[in-house]
Amino acid sequence: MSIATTNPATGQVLKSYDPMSDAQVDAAIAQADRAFADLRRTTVAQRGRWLTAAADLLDAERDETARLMTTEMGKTYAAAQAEVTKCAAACRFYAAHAERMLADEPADARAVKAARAFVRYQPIGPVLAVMPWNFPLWQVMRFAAPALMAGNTGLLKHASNVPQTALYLEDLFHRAGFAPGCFTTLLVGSDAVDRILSDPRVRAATLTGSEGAGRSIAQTAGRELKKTVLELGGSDPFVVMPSADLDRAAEVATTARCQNNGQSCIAAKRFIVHTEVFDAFAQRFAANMAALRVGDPMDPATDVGPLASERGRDEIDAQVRDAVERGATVLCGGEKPTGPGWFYPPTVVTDLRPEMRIWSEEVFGPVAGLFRVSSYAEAVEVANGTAFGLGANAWTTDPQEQERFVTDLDAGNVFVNGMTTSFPELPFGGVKNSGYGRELSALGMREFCNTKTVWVGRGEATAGAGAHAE
Ligand SMILES: O=CCCC(=O)O
Repeated sequence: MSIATTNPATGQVLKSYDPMSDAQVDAAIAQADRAFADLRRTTVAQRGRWLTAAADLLDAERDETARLMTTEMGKTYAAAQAEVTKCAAACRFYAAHAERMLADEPADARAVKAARAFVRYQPIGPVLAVMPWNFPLWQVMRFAAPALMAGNTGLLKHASNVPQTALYLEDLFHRAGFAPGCFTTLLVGSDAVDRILSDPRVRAATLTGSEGAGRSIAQTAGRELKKTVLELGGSDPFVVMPSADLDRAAEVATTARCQNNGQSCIAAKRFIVHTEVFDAFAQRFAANMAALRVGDPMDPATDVGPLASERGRDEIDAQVRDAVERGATVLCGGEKPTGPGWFYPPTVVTDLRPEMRIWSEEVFGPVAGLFRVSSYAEAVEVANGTAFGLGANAWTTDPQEQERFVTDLDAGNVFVNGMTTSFPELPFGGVKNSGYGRELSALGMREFCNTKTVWVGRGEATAGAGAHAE
């Protein structure tokens, strides 16, 4: 795939870039390594001031940055503005809390026969971030903000269709005060990733992307013995039980499926509804989906913009056609429009069977699969009957049932009476083929830290676990 900005609303190529040469990449890695040696010696407070400056820039530049993202990948302008604001909030969150997250953690010295014992969190070096186009700013920021606060440097290999957003990010951190090399965008194709991750100066990698990309990174990282955090696909269930508030569930289901034009790893994709309320929910949900306005993502009246690529649209069209050919019923949508741009209407399909692709594959567009179940046990079985385990939603007002769903749903994130969302305050990540490791919160920051055990014997005069430069 060439490195280019192509407007998904028109199909027009607006700007393209030559990939960086191996020599340019090597120079960037060397600079990231040198910058790490300096950054780790700065104080958390200093890094917090730079990250706060990045947040201020994001707020000040919200509208132009949002326009850039909409032009590169088609999300609605309103959604893009919200994404910029969320990134600024994440920067402020880590600027405010990193000191506490990175503070030495005292342990029971007496139990380990020490004068002093504690855990110290220290940065590990340049980290490679391989990031997707669907939240072009946020996916990067949720890695970059904690990584930079911890004293690591970042090397970004962004998706090839969002090069201008990728370059904006490098420029943003630089203008905020981080020295050159602290955060670098590498304009390269995915064929360069193996070589970059094999470089001994690159200490770890984080990837948000497809299962295939995750396996490939994990293979290289395994060979090189490097830490990885992987956030891969999802086929999130959205279970509706008889006690649920159906109007609210149908409203949130519509947002959960069509947010970001249906292209979110944590979008609800499989709607698993108890037979007692199936017809009532299906009618409300299909009506809401059909009422969404599809069109120009810059138009404030638009709910759903184009898909990011022609290939992506062809894929969901093929998944829907496969289901229909095998007997599925379309409640709304289901027809690929003609005309310029990669639009696809919000679609609901039901009467699904295991042999249909939609049953087991991730559907990365505004297409909802509706499943009928007749008991709690069957709901959980269908919800967990996927290779993925990123998010899961359960709608019920019965407190005991809520508790059972929390325990039984096999996912990294369970949301009861709400849709899966990421917050800087909460860990985010998956189980099964959705990946491993956690982003966000203190856990996300510590994924790329050396969790150093410190044991100090009685042979010397010692101070308690205390402040340190990193
Ligand atoms: O695509 C997955 C990430 C979505 C989010 O963090 O809100």
